[in-house]
Amino acid sequence: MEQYVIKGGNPLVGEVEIGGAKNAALAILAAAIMTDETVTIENLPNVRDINVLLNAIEGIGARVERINKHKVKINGAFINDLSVDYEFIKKIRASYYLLGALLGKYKKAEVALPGGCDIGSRPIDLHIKGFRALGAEVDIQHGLISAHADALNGTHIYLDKVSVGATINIMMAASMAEGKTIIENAAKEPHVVDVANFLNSMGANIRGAGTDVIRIVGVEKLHKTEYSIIPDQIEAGTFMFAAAATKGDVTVKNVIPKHLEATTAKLIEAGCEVEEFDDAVRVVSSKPLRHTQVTTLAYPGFPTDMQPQMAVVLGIAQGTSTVTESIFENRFKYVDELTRMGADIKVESNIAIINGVKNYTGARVSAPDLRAGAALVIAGLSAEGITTVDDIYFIERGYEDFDKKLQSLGAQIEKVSSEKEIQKFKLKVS
Ligand SMILES: CC(=O)N[C@H]1[C@@H](OP(=O)(O)OP(=O)(O)OC[C@H]2O[C@@H](n3ccc(=O)[nH]c3=O)[C@H](O)[C@@H]2O)O[C@H](CO)[C@@H](O)[C@@H]1O
Ligand SMILES: C=C(OP(=O)(O)O)C(=O)O
Repeated sequence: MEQYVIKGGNPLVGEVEIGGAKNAALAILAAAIMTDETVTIENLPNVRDINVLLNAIEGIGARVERINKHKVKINGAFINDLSVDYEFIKKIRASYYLLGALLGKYKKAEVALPGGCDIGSRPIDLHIKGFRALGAEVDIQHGLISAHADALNGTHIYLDKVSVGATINIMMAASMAEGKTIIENAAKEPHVVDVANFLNSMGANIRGAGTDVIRIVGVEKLHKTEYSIIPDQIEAGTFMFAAAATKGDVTVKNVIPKHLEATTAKLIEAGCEVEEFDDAVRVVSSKPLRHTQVTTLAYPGFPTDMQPQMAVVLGIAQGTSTVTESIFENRFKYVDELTRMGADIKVESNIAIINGVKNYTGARVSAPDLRAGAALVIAGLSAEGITTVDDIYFIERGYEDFDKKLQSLGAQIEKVSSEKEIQKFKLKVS
């Protein structure tokens, strides 16, 4: 089993390139099978979730040609199976997008209930409500969601809760329904907009993505396109927090600064300087970090996928901070691990009360999920001594070359797979 071993204490300095957004790419890959023509997708992140989904897409008969690490061609004309197996997708959440894509195109789909990180109960009732409102019959039996319809008909759907997944899934199915669909209380995340732009480039008619009312006029057919995925705001934010925690000076390149506004605002409150350029942001952390309050919210609020990374920064800020998690009830699993590194954090219901300590001390910790794992790496980079992070396969779900990118900023981090390699690393850095 692979681990990261880290010698903390080096400020991160330099420039880092951000890849394509995992959570946009997953939906876009699923939507790509909605045409029988060839779709080319660029700026694809080379991470585990993407490769799992590409295998699932190949598994139902679509042709997938990997042009290079970040570019793929997909042709959905050869799909011969409308049932997506549990084996392919048990590890990823976004498998549910195949439901909307197949239902829209073929009016029939069967997909195993999705996996993904264990960060809360993660129901999919709103997706199902949307498909039913479009006229589909939806059943869950033996771990499979089956949906079918003679025809999908445009309708008015109000989402009781803001949901990224439900918004995108309904948008995909409605793109090939008859007539007009209106989604109210839609999610406004940048990846919702990216998926709408992608579908529109295939001939769909979607207006209003990025606001809370999305209007879709169904079309009979979608066509080929070439599309480049937006930069990953969560990967970008993770490097921004790593700069903050290590007292560094990092320019994060290939980003859309507007998508990072909530992160930027909180870093400034915590005492960092953040400079914005057209497609880059620079974070300088030269003053003592200060306490602040953070609440996770749907976009444009502070993203839940950045909550653990922010908490790690506040764990070494002066004073008492609070972090309120309002999206997923089980996203504080990193707290026990961070406590082993010297943090002083108490969780009461959905609020973490963080009393800043002077610094973390290296320890052996385990990544409980993707973002919590990245946060523990940040803690290790700022800590005194050696930290080993176990279960890094979670981190590899969503970060491409995380260790190499950090090394390029001066971090002492290595991926190892044995005790012997850990000892070798310790000798090297001592
Ligand atoms: C693959 C992907 O893109 N994952 C992201 C997506 O997850 P995901 O799409 O699963 O998250 P949602 O936006 O749907 O969830 C938001 C909230 O709505 C609730 N809910 C959701 C659907 C539903 O049918 N019923 C319901 O009650 C959820 O439990 C949660 O409390 O958005 C989350 C919120 O930004 C991110 O943390 C995840 O990284
Ligand atoms: C929680 C995440 O992913 P998923 O929804 O796929 O579990 C994430 O990207 O932070």
